[in-house]
Amino acid sequence: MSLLEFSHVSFTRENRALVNDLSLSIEAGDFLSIVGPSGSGKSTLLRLCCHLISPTEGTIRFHGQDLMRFNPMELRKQISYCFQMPYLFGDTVRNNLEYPFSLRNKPVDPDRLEELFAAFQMSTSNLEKEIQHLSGGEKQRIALMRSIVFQPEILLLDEVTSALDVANTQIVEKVIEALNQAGITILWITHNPEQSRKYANKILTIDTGEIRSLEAIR
Ligand SMILES: Nc1ncnc2c1ncn2[C@@H]1O[C@H](COP(=O)(O)OP(=O)(O)OP(=O)(O)O)[C@@H](O)[C@H]1O
Repeated sequence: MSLLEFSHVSFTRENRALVNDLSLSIEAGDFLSIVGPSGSGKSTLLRLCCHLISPTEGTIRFHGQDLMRFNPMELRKQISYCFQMPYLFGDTVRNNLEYPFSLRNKPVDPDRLEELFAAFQMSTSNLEKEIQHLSGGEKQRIALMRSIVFQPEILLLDEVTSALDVANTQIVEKVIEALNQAGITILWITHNPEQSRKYANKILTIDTGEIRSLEAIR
């Protein structure tokens, strides 16, 4: 059984199919790069994967069960989505990174937070920084940290290095590679051709909401 299975999935808005009759199997441990022109439906596909939106036709199965039947809050603990435009709330970085603990009724684990900052080669002094004072690149990394405080089964990444310099892009790529090596399934939208081939085992190319190719490269 595939981990995530799209079967003839369409998502239509205003008489336009943003995703059109898409069938795709994602296996546990896959690292799938998703590429395609702007507006081709890549983010729409990721939104469907974590039930931010529902298919207008077709079915999506997660562990063989209809994804639409999962409790959305529970689902998003297992399938974590890191947005293209990082959305941070509250006043500080700490508010954001402590949120996943409160969501699970767990005490904050300072060691886990330290581990995350170490992985991203950032100082823990950033915890007290106000959101409004963060750079675009800092926001991207904090949003990514928040989505992996507790490791999800599937991590959905939407151009998560677009605001980063070369050095920080490499750091983030290494973090993501390590997550995949630890067994997390990754779906990563990227516009960078080199990045799309570096770590992925499969490359999905979509255009006008349809699959153009699915290439196994490892
Ligand atoms: N809820 C919606 N209602 C109507 N149109 C939408 C909606 N969501 C997305 N679109 C449109 O659907 C198309 C696909 O959008 P999507 O964000 O999935 O593309 P993308 O491939 O991720 O693009 P980019 O690479 O520029 O981020 C775009 O033309 C977008 O304007």
